[in-house]
Amino acid sequence: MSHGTGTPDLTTVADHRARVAALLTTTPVARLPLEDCLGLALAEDLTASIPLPPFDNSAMDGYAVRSADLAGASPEQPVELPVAEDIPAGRVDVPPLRPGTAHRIMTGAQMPPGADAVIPVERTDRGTKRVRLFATVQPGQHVRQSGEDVTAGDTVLTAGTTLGPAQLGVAAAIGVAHLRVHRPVRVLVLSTGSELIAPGTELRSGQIYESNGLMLASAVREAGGEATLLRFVPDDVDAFHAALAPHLDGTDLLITSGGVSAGAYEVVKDALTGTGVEFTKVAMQPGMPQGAGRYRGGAAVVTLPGNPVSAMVSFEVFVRPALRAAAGHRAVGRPVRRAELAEPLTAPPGKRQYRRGRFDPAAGTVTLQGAPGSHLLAGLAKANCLLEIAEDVTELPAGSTVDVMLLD
Ligand SMILES: Nc1nc2c(c(=O)[nH]1)N[C@H]1C(S)=C(S)[C@@H](COP(=O)(O)OP(=O)(O)OC[C@H]3O[C@@H](n4cnc5c(N)ncnc54)[C@H](O)[C@@H]3O)O[C@H]1N2
Ligand code: MOO
Repeated sequence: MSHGTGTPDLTTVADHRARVAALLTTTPVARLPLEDCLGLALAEDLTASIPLPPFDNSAMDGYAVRSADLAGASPEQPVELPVAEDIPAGRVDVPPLRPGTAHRIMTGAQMPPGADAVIPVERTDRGTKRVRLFATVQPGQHVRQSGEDVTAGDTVLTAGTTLGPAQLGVAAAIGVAHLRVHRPVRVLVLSTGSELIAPGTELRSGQIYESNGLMLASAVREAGGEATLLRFVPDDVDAFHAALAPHLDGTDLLITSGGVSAGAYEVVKDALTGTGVEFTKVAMQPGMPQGAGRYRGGAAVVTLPGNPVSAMVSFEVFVRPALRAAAGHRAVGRPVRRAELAEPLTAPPGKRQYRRGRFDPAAGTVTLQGAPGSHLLAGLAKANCLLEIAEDVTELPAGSTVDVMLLD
């Protein structure tokens, strides 16, 4: 397929992205306890059945008073009142305040009927039987009104919201213990390659440490998915299928890295060709060799190139948006900003290039991190954004405006 890339036989980034997105369907809705909902997407609007605050309460440790009783109070001419009651937070039988008296009250405690203000303890002599009050207060001062934050019936969160700490906090505050959420996409991350060994073991000549598996599984988890990692799958087609088989049940998406280019030993390509997975070259750098489909009519499959930067960039461009959409998130894509390029760059014709950069939000500038090579992982590790350079752009002078995808 070729649509406006200017390079024949290459699939466009947009076409491949759509192909990957179409493989995943929205995950089922589950009712989960709040503590299991972090990072998931809310499946339906959440409506409050109580107001927040639920009752008028004190904003300060001090004394609940009738503001009129403190008229003219000053350090020189304090008003002295008997302290009738003590109201710690959580007291449920709060007696009314009679005129000419004060109730000692703590932050968050329910206001007594009849009181209209709180005088902070710092403006008093802190008395417990009688209290001397050194200042006046306005009606309503230091009182938090019921319903000021949320009224009963308000929609506090809408469907599609990603549940972070504050969203879970407000759900708990309105008394909700369970939420209806989309369950996470279940992803199997698989890496192959005879040269790969486990970090923490001794490296022999010609070997490299396996890094894509952990990196991609972490990217899945960070995007709100569930990841199972299967590493060191042998470079043998039968062994590949045998390794996969026990894990397929319950897998929504299989992500592989490596073994898909033009070499003599491309186990992923060899094993998956004819199973429903199609391989293609995308007009993109890094990330040219790609594959996608459905393994034997079941799990969705995305095969990413093995070069570590290619694998991560392809994940960002193709997989992450599809994962987030399938898990019901409204926020699917990374935020994109316009930034001023701090240095010149060149880019290959006919391919969309993704360079790694550091975006400085204060200055609005972006600095390149490392050269374009797709094996240069340390540059990616220093980056906080990807520069997206259009297919028809081959050079950009310093000072040009570019789009950057923010990664964190
Ligand atoms: N003759 C051609 N050669 C290559 C082409 C091509 O079109 N014609 N494409 C190049 C491009 S672009 C890429 S990208 C790579 C993709 O190759 P594979 O996806 O088949 O990946 P491998 O060959 O298995 O590995 C590439 C590279 O990445 C390292 N690797 C692989 N897996 C891991 C892992 N899990 N952890 C760490 N590093 C990994 C591997 O050792 C290789 O160095 O092909 C080009 N070649
Ligand atoms: O297109 Mo490959 O993914 O750079 O090295």
